[in-house]
Amino acid sequence: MSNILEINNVSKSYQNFMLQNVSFALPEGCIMGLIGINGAGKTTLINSVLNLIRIDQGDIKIFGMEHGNLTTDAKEKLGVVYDENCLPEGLNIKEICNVFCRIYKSWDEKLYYSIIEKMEIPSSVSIGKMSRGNKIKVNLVVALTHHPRLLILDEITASLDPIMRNNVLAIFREFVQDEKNSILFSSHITTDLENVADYITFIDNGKLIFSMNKDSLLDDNLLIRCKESEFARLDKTFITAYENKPNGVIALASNQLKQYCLDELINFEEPTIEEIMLLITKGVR
Ligand SMILES: Nc1ncnc2c1ncn2[C@@H]1O[C@H](COP(=O)(O)OP(=O)(O)OP(=O)(O)O)[C@@H](O)[C@H]1O
Repeated sequence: MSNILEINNVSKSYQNFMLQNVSFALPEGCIMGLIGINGAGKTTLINSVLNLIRIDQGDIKIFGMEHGNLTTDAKEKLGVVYDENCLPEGLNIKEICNVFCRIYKSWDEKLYYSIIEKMEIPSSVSIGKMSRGNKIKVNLVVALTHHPRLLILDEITASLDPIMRNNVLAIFREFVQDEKNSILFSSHITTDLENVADYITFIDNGKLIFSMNKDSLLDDNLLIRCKESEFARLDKTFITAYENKPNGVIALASNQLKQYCLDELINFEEPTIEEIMLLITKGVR
C-alpha cells in the first residue's frame, strides 16, 4: 500500500501561532480524521497541503509529487471542500453541471445527478438561495463528480443534519472501497470519525500529538474514572493525562496498566476519541 499524501517536518508560523514539524502519511484506500480543538492548526495544515499558503519548512507530497508542482492531471485528482460555499451563488444545479463539465476532463454527469438525488438537494433553486447544509452538499457533489483520488474536507459535516451526515459517511465509505482513493477530513464530530476513519491524526497547538490507526488508538488506551485516593495508588508510568473533577479523577492510561494494576476497585473503560482528545488537550500530562 503506497501513500497518497506524505507530510514531512512541515512548519508554518504566524505572528501568534506555529505549526511545528508536523509529519504523517495517508495511505491509499484510507480515511484519515484530522482532529484538534479550535485554533489547533487543522485548516493551516490543510491550506499548506493545498499549497494555498507557503510553508516555512518541510515537504509535502501528493500522489508522490511535490505539492507545488502538481500536473494538471494530478490537480484533477484532488477534490476539496471547505465549510463554506465556493461555487457561484447565482447558478442552479443544472448550470453548475454545464460549467464544471467544461473544466474537468473526468466530469461524470451521470454520477453528478445520482449524488444530487441521493443527497436530496433541491435542483431548481440557485446555490445562493439554498440552506447552508445544501450549499455544502453541492460543493461535495462537485468534488466527487470529477472522480478524485484524494478528497480533502475541512469541517464539512458540522453543517449537515444527523441523517444527511450518515448518508455522507456512507458515500465516503463507498468512495474508498476501491482501495485507491483516500480522504483527509477534519471534524469536531468525533463520533463520525469513530464510524468511518481508519486513521486519526491529532494536532494540538500546532504540534502533532499522534497519527495512528484508529483501532490501535482505541485498543491501546484506557479510560479510568476513580476517587482521588484510588488514583494516588496507581502507577503513574502508564498515565498519559488526567483531570481532577469534583467527584474524583478521570484519567487516560496505556492499556498496559491493566496487567499491573491489582486494585479491583479500579474500573477500566474504552475511551472515545473525544475523551482522548479532551484529556490530552485539557488534562495534566
Ligand atoms: N492568515 C493568518 N494570519 C495570522 N494567523 C493566522 C492566520 N490563519 C490562521 N492563523 C492562526 O493560526 C491558528 C490556527 O488556526 P487554524 O484555522 O489552522 O485552526 P483550526 O484547527 O482549523 O481551528 P478551527 O477548528 O477553529 O477551524 C489560529 O491561532 C489562527 O488565529
